[in-house]
Amino acid sequence: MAPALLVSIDLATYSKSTQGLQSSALSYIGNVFTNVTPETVDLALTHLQQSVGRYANYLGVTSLTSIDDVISLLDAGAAKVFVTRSQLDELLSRKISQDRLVLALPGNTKEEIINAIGGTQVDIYTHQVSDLGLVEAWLKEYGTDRPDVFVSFANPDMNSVLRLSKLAAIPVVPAEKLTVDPKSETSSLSVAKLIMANATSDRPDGLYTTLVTDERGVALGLVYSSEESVAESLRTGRGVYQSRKRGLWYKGESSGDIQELVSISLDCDSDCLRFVVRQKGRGFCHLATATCFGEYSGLSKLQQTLQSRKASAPEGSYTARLFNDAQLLRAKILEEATELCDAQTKEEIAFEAADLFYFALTKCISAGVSLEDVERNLDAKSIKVKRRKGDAKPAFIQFAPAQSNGVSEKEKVKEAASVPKSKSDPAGTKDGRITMRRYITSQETPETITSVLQRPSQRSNETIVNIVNPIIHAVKTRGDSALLEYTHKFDRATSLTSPVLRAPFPPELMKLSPETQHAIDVSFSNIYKFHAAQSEDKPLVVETMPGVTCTRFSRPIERVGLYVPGGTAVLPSTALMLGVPAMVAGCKKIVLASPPRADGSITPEIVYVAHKVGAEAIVLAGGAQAVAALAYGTESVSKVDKILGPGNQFVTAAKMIVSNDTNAGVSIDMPAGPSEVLVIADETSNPVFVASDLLSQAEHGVDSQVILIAVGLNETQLQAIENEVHEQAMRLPRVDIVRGSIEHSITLVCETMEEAMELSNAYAPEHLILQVRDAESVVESVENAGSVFVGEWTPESVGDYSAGVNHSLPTYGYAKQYSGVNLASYLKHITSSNLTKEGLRNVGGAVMELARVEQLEAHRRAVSLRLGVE
Ligand SMILES: NC(=O)c1ccc[n+]([C@@H]2O[C@H](COP(=O)([O-])OP(=O)(O)OC[C@H]3O[C@@H](n4cnc5c(N)ncnc54)[C@H](O)[C@@H]3O)[C@@H](O)[C@H]2O)c1
Ligand SMILES: N[C@H](CO)Cc1c[nH]c[nH+]1
Ligand SMILES: [Zn+2]
Repeated sequence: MAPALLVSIDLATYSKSTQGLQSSALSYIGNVFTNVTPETVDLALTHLQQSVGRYANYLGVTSLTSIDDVISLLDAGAAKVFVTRSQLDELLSRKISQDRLVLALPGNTKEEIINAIGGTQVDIYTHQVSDLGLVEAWLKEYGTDRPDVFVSFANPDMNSVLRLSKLAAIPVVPAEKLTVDPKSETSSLSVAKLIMANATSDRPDGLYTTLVTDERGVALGLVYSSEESVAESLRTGRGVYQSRKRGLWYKGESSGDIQELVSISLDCDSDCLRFVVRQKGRGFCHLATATCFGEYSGLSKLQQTLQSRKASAPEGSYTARLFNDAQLLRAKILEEATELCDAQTKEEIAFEAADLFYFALTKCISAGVSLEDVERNLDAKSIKVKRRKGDAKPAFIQFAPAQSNGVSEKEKVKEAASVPKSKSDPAGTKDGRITMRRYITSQETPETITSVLQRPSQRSNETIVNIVNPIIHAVKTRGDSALLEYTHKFDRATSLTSPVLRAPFPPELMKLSPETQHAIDVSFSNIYKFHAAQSEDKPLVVETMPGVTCTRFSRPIERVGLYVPGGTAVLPSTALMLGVPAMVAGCKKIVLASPPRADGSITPEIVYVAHKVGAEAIVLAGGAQAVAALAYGTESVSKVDKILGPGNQFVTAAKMIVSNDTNAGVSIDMPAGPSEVLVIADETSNPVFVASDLLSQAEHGVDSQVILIAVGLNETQLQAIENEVHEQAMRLPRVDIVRGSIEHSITLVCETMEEAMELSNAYAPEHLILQVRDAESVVESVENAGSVFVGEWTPESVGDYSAGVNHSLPTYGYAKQYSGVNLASYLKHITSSNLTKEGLRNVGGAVMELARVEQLEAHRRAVSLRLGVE
């Protein structure tokens, strides 16, 4: 909407002027006109910075002001800039919207004015007009289709300004000529009079309908105004209205619930005034509610609550905690932002966005920033002309393609946000090179070393559990239909109608190239050999005393469920690692589960492995839903006794939850999460090999971590490895993932092998690679590791696929207490005792005495009655 009046000010002198309309009142009518010269551009930019979002600025510029300066002024928030003809053409050719430009013309001859209006559709500004008749004539000629016309006078007076307003041109009046005090000297123009001259009243009492709103536009109530009440409002800077019964009404005078005036404007057809106010006290309504339509709702209500909590939060309230714990608030904002990114359905998105708004507003309120400030900022941004490209910051780029079926966005964003970077270096890089951060252990405290060795932060348990629990419950109670729903949602396999593929598997579903089939067969055979060798050929039998024989024998776990990950990469090798030992152990029922591809099919390599290990079925599902189906069974998935296999945080959490449910009757192998490797290198190691091993695990996912411990390497040797890491990484198809994982990967430089092993044992890596002199002798010092790779000819990837060892290994440091998957993972050990009469005589005394100590008489008698003793 066009402004009713422009107040022209001289930037250089205005703030010091005591004449005319003061700056406190400027914003009440909301439109300021300023002349800008090359000398005052900076002043104008500062003025815009302070006022943009509070009122509209119209800037006239001289022909000497450069085009770039004009663009800067527009970009800084000027509503419109008044330019010369040549500037106008140039700016339009640069695609600046004509709505933001006004053609400025001297307009004292009819020809000049007619030419200008006839030739353009942009708004016109003509200044120093002395002949009002001229303006009247051209406005009549061009009627309502003309562009808006702004006119400044050589000598404005109330009559000419009013006449001009009625002609629907926009008067430009110097601030010193205006006053908000109707009783001031007569030569000043009353702002109230100028505003009200344009207003119309359709009421018999001649009052003006007035809508009162807060700064966010929320209606507080309806009142009436007169020219006198508007003048009083402008003079006092308060909400003043005209009561139909009591005359002038200074809102809040008796109740104390006063209003600060923010602005006064007219609606589109000038028959309704709008007062924007800052309401103080209990609210606007006489019933002491925020508005005459009841209390606030939505964001306004949230803001009200947070502001009152900030003033006096109940001790122990969650909001009070957030106000006092910046770290917690930061973590919650990051968490909610990523949950919003992960949300899929309308309900989820609304739910997560509401959470994010809550925490974001808490941050604002704690810093004294209001919703109004935020909205002013949004408005200011909306009129910028130089748009930023809008690309994500480098740290977040690697996460851009939404991974609906695997990697946790939250986790990645947390990581990205937690590592301080220089402005120009994307994640995982330094000076543009893919580089691991380097620490010299002798120069750091043990605390620093422990902290840099931390695995990339995981989603809080609570959050993951909150996501996973409902999934488990749904599958447990609704079976197949819930299982399919989640597969449609997370794996996009919307055409899938049955969640299980049963053996015998059709040959067309496991067609492989001869090379792939051969590779699987070779790996199968090696894994088989190594795991078969782990079996005990006969039970363990020990006679502990004459006639007392103790035996231990093993039995296979009857039904096993094997989880094969398929989120960021499909891993048929994991099917081998889990399936072959199950087969060797003699498990009667082997069921695989793996997320299907988007078309509902399963990778032929996995089907082939399932066939080779004698699996009875493949569950076409991933994540927590697959784990729940295996644990509880569904109409088509048969329940298992143990679930094995690695996976992301949802899989790991679901495994933990079902194994804790005594009704499920299911156990698990171990927590096996994002892949990790620790390489120990000394001066004998080959930088090419070292780098290749580090990268082989870094490429698994951005949540992987790789560590290099360099023993006694000098700068040249360290740089040789770093060069290799960069060069090799740049040639990898998954270089973006590598950048992500390298960002939280480090090199530790230490002096001795002893120190290196101490660090490694404390870290307890999933994979430990020893590329050092006499590597075999170092194995003795290994206390904690999932699997060890000895010497320069043993890359970790041989263990991942084909050497024979298992690659399903404990991560997160769990190598301190868990073994990787092995034959025993599929077996139970049962013990038996077998005593002769003599044996019972030999051991019976001890039994009876201990039963007596424990006061368990029946235990004691089970022996004494047999032996016929008391
Ligand atoms: N430690 C080991 O022995 C070992 C071995 C192989 C792989 N790994 C690791 O296993 C992991 C495999 O993870 P992955 O993600 O690639 O595959 P995955 O199969 O473990 O997870 C994919 C599933 O996660 C679920 N999911 C994804 N986003 C979800 C969300 N927002 N809410 C609920 N569920 C969601 C979906 O159901 C999807 O099917 C990797 O970190 C890899 O490094 C570890
Ligand atoms: N290195 C992974 C275990 O952390 C296993 C794997 C499968 N494929 C390739 N690698
Ligand atoms: Zn691997």
